[in-house]
Amino acid sequence: MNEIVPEAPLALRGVSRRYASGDGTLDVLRGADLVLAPGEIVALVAPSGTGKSTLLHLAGLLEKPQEGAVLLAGRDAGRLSDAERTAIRRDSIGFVYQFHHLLAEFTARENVVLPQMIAGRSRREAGRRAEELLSAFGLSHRMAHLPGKLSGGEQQRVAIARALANRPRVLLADEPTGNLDVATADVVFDELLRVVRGEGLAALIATHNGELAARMDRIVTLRDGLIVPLH
Ligand SMILES: Nc1ncnc2c1ncn2[C@@H]1O[C@H](COP(=O)(O)OP(=O)(O)OP(=O)(O)O)[C@@H](O)[C@H]1O
Repeated sequence: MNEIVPEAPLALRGVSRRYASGDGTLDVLRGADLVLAPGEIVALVAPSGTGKSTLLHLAGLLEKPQEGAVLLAGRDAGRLSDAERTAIRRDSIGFVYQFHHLLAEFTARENVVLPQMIAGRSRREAGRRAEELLSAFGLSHRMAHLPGKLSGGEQQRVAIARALANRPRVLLADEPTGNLDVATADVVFDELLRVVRGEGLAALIATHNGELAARMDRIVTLRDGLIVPLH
């Protein structure tokens, strides 16, 4: 009997990305490969300037590779129309950045509700999901607060809840706790891992923090434009 192999939530196949630099080119990625298994949480730890953000932008369909393919749940993003790419970005990928980018004039709950309504969910369903997620991050008592009235750790928890709101297949995070003090980063990161594992999501998380990386399932780095295991 054939074993049923679940589709990888995210696969990068031989992706290259280069930028014009002065009168030459800078080869940031040179045929990088990475496959995330369902539910797998992978840390990306690499020195500054080696291409972590570039890699996350390609994985998140914010940029296109010059060579190679980005596959989300087996679908080759390079073969999609712009509208399909936008829909996948909205529905299948969650993004968390170092800075929260919450909408200042909306409450914590509204910040988590809005992306769901944009994706076509009813206000009621979106509200239920927002409350579920904000509660999972210990923010039941902060739902009606504006971001400016929340602590840095609380703001980042809301941003993570927002990224998970549409039940993406993959979470991409670029230094998600990089803007927090060490103790808060530690707690928020544990919560992020707990919720991501609870939802069975795959995640690719760039961090400079080796201790946080060690809590993930696997650690990779970038060397000469390739993704390799970190030893
Ligand atoms: N749009 C662009 N045009 C030209 N060069 C770029 C562009 N984006 C990135 N680069 C260059 O590509 C290299 C990799 O950048 P990238 O931001 O991916 O690195 P990083 O590993 O995320 O760094 P950091 O940890 O400092 O954020 C850098 O040398 C950067 O200057």
